Amino acid sequence: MTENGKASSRPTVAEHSSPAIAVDHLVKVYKQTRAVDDISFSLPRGSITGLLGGNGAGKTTTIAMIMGLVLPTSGRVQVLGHEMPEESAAVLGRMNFESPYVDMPMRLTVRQNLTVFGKLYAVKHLSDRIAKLADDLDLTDFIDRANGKLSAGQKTRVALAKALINQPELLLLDEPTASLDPDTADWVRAHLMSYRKENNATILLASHNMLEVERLCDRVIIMKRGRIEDDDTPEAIMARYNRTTLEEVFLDVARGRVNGAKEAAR
Ligand SMILES: Nc1ncnc2c1ncn2[C@@H]1O[C@H](COP(=O)(O)OP(=O)(O)OP(=O)(O)O)[C@@H](O)[C@H]1O
Repeated sequence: MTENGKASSRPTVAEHSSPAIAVDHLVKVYKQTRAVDDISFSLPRGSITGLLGGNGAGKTTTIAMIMGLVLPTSGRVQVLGHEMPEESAAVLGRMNFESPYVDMPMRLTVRQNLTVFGKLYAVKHLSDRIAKLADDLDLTDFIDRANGKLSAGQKTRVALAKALINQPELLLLDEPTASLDPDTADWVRAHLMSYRKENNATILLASHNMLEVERLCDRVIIMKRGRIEDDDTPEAIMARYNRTTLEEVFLDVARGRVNGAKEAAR
């Protein structure tokens, strides 16, 4: 347990110098579907990476394997220097996940939900941590309301508070600003950026919001049919496709215009 309330043991020196995530020739096959088809990447500590791709590209399966929830068919995943899923006990307390598509218990209030998750992570000074998150994420007005009685946007903010409860070193986000109005979405992005800066946290986010990825991420991995189509900074990718927005690049990739766009750029 660390002094700042993190539910984790102190990382060793070797572990600390390893990437936050290292994925090596990762494959996941479901009966006839190659959901993830031989992907490799390595994310340095403190980076924010966007995982892009159309429906069914393999983003969620990749994230689930990084969390140790889905077993790879072959290949390796290392998180914070530990093999997943074999050494997951060493890292699960130091990472967290948020998806607006995974509901928290509806009858519990926001405070009760955050208390349950905080206890699961053995967070020290839990009521202070919840008060800070409520303040940071503007939950105070509805902290004692049942989760099932919140708007979609309020639920998304609660889900983010749950994801930050253990002050994770690694944050995996699936559509972190889904259902938020543009003003609140912008505010959540600013919060994520300052969280990353203050904690040197690593963030991997799957998103369909290209503007969000352009604004937040220093690196973008584009997936299509389980494979990595491109992996670079947003600026380099846009330049390579001769496009001024990631949205246009996304459409090129989705519609198979990759070569055309690249050739047009020559
Ligand atoms: N449990 C499962 N059993 C069988 N097939 C699965 C399972 N989970 C995912 N798939 C298939 O694997 C492929 C990748 O799915 P995945 O959910 O990883 O995509 P995604 O990029 O997250 O898509 P979306 O943007 O729609 O959430 C899809 O063809 C999907 O149908």
